Amino acid sequence: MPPDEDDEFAELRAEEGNAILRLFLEYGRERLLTFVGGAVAAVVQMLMALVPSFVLAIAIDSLFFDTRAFSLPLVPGAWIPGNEGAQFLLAGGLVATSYALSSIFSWANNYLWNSFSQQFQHSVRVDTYDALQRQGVEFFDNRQTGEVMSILNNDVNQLEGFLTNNLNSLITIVVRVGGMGAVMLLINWRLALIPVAAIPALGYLSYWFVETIHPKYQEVRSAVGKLNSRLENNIGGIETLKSFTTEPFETDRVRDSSREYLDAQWDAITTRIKFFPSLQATTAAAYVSVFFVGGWWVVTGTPPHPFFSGGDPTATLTAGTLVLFLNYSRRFVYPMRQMGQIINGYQYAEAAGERIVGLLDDDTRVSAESDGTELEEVEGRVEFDDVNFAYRDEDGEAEETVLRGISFEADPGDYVGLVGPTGAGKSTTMKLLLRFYDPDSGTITLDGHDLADLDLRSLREHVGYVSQEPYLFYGTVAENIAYGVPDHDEAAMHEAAEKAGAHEFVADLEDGYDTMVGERGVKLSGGQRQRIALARTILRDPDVLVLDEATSHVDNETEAVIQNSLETLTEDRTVFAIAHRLSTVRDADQILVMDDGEIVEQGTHGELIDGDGLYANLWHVQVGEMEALPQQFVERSLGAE
Ligand SMILES: Nc1ncnc2c1ncn2[C@@H]1O[C@H](COP(=O)(O)OP(=O)(O)OP(=O)(O)O)[C@@H](O)[C@H]1O
Repeated sequence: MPPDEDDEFAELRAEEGNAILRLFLEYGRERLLTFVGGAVAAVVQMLMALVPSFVLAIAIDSLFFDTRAFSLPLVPGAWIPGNEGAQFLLAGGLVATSYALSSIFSWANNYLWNSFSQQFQHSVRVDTYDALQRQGVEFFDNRQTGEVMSILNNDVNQLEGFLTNNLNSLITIVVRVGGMGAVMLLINWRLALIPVAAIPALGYLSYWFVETIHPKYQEVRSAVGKLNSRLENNIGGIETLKSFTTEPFETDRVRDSSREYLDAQWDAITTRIKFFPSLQATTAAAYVSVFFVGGWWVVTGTPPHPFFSGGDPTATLTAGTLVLFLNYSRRFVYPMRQMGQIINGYQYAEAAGERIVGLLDDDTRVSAESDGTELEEVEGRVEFDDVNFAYRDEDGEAEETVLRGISFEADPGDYVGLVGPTGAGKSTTMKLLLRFYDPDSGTITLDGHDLADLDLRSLREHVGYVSQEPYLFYGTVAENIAYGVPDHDEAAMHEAAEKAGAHEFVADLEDGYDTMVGERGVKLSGGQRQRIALARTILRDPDVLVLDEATSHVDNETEAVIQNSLETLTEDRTVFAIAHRLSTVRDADQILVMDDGEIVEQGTHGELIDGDGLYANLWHVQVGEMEALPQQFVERSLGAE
């Protein structure tokens, strides 16, 4: 059964098979002793569990019915006491000891294996996370957060589950079922054929069950997923929902999703409740057959068919042996019903392991990160030369070209503005400068070094980026500003906050810099978040600073404060500012006007106004000089909406 036909991470799967074994060898080697200790404990525990029935059979025959002398396998005859009372106590003592040992070894097995698999899981998870975060930005562009999280959660847990539960069940089956089968075969192999024949039947039944229930469980999972995302969407959008008075509509949609879930669950339940009775019926059939054949034999002194005595008319069966056979055959059910789960668990764990190994082995990013030249002193000269770029879809195919023939130069210390209609490619151009993506053709250089030749970490240490929707981490304001600069001093942090126009409002917060910002900064306004993000980048003191509409949410007054500090900020670094509010870039040394993936105009504010092109028209819109706009521009703007 292919366990993951719709595997979103197909391309991550390892080339070679046996992923579990590889991970096991890589991460389990140093804890191999713990693992082997756990396995030995499991074997001893299972063997101990076989003893009571065995001793009971001997006690019945020799103490209760006197049909044979009291003897124990592996115990020298000289050690066996002579009188029945002492023999009875010895038998009872053996049963008690085997139960006690079984409990102790069961504890040891659980302790050792859980400790092994938890440590294993921990190391695999941390390494997988590390490999995951080194993936390129496009990896995350094409996947939902939930999908990515599923590697770290489900896949890693799947492996752990397999190691702790399935492998344990496998040992149980092999030792317990194998042990019981072997004991019975040794005592009376002909009679043993009846219960032993039930083993493959039970195994097959169990496998059939897992095969049948698996797709049904997948449907349940998908129905749960849909129901959850419906609920999540509705609760998240509760204000929109209420303002549109769509409550009845949404209740209907939730009802439909919930009904789908109910149907899927019911389908799985009806299959499940058929399984256990059929398993029990198979075991019961073996049990009843042994009872009839063995019982007949014990009661009448001859078997119901000469086959069971091997044609020997004097062959007898003792009551104790019959009890042992009955006891053992009843106990096949429990371990055997896990057979299917083990196979299923293995398939899942192998698929999960392949994804993890695929991710760990994907060294394309690693070489890109660590092979390049380290930057020392950066002046901040940036040059784009005929750069073309298209985003990739999830199959790695190029989508529509979004940047065409982008060429420009920025001198150290320049303040460069990027303006243009929405979707023109401004953010994309800057993301290439951070090497979130590589251009399809053309080159981008920093101080004359091709970005592709630079060490990625070193590049990003020198190029600061404040995005349109800055992300704040759960923590305090101070932690967020100092993010990535662990050895900052307090004064430097306050200074950065002041330059970003954040100091005043932070000081007014209840706990000042120690105020918690809430998850993703939800407890702050959009403008406040932007200012903290700006302060964070200023504190890093990068040589090249990219502001992607970094002040779009702040009020005019704060923007003036930021503009003021930008003047000092831009003195000794190259700054790129993407702006819709053109006043932000009015004083720029150079303004790049982008439209539909191309630079259509380039110059200072004055030059561009004189040029009377796109920039001049955008400017007229912003200062309210609508009458100055050419008809063509108005028609285009209307058409774009
Ligand atoms: N991750 C992505 N995957 C695919 N296409 C993208 C991605 N990001 C942006 N695009 C597309 O690339 C084009 C340029 O987008 P970009 O964000 O660079 O424009 P922009 O000029 O910064 O726009 P805005 O002013 O609205 O922020 C758009 O058509 C957009 O749909």
